[in-house]
Amino acid sequence: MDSRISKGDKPILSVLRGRAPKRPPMWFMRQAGRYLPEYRAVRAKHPDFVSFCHSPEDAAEVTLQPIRRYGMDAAILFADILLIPGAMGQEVRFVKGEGPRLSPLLSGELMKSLTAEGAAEKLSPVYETVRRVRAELAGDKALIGFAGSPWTVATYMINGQGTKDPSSARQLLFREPKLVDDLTAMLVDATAEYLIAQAEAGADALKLFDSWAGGLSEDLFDRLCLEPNREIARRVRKKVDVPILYFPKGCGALYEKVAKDGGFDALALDTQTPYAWARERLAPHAVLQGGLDPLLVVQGGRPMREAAERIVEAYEGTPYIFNLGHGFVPETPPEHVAELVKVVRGEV
Ligand SMILES: Cc1c2[nH]c(c1CCC(=O)O)Cc1[nH]c(c(CCC(=O)O)c1C)Cc1[nH]c(c(CCC(=O)O)c1C)Cc1[nH]c(c(C)c1CCC(=O)O)C2
Repeated sequence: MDSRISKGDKPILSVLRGRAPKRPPMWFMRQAGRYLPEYRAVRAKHPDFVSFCHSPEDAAEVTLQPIRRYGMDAAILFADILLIPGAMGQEVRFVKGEGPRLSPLLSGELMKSLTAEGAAEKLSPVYETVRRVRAELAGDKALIGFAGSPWTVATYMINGQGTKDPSSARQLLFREPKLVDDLTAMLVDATAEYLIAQAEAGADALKLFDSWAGGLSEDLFDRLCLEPNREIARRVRKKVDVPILYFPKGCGALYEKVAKDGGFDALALDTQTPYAWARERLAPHAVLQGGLDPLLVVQGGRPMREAAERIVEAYEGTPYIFNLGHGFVPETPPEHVAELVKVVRGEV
């Protein structure tokens, strides 16, 4: 069955197939999250963030909340990139106000306790969330499934928590390259299966988040980011017909190589990527998405409106999906999001 025929009337899917409407369709990274009071109310029922992600009823509810409030063109599945290490056998916790904590993976010994086999099956509650969201979502809205990219997930697995600079993962890579390559291979296996299962449950598009793709030399970027993600995309495409977006945040000039590689249907852009450069060098090769500084939405008002309008104008006539350069932060006033949606639609 060609799912692209039955799902043909979703504006985001039509852009992902290469059409350029007059105003871009939109969704936002972290559109389901702490800036919304209705999210915080559901979140309060779950002392543990991981079990929240494994609760289909509540996860589906928070996935749908931003669509009900603002009517953007896509929902993003409520889950987390760190569910995969948990399913592979690593302990993952989220500490309130601090973020994720994992038992750091600093030796081959610890690697032995991990396995990709059966990891995707352990995440069956996530597929149930996808089914529930798809059943409730209007026919013109897309549901975006996602996973973390192997290198980004590996940085958390190795370091045991988030950092401003994932240097411990790079150090481990130089000290024990085989260990990092083996971990990457394991993550490719688990992630490809996980994304296939999301698509089979009803996700219309899939996104790979590579939040730590920046700061790598070109050869390391190829080995840790481009190759493994391309391999995931290849495996997914063999099984399901859904567009795949890749977000190699902070990769600078290497965006051009990723776009020309052709392994992905769309590329998500960070805040620093120049619009004119992206339009000239990337748009001929891939559909583009993103770019607005999420902190401008904290500010709101004229600076936000002008920046959003500039982006819409910059990509006019090319297949482009409006989004941020990174996710909404918890301080974002919900009414600024409402105004941003109107600006992108050309209503203010
Ligand atoms: C690196 C990363 C993670 N998770 C994710 C990334 C890649 C994108 C990025 O760079 O932000 C991706 C992610 N995390 C979440 C989603 C789904 C919902 C959405 O985007 O709207 C998605 C797509 C929910 C979440 N994931 C998390 C929250 C907040 C947790 C809470 O409600 O207490 C949400 C809504 C927690 C999380 N999850 C992660 C961290 C570092 C943290 C703590 C920092 C923080 O709290 O923002 C790992």
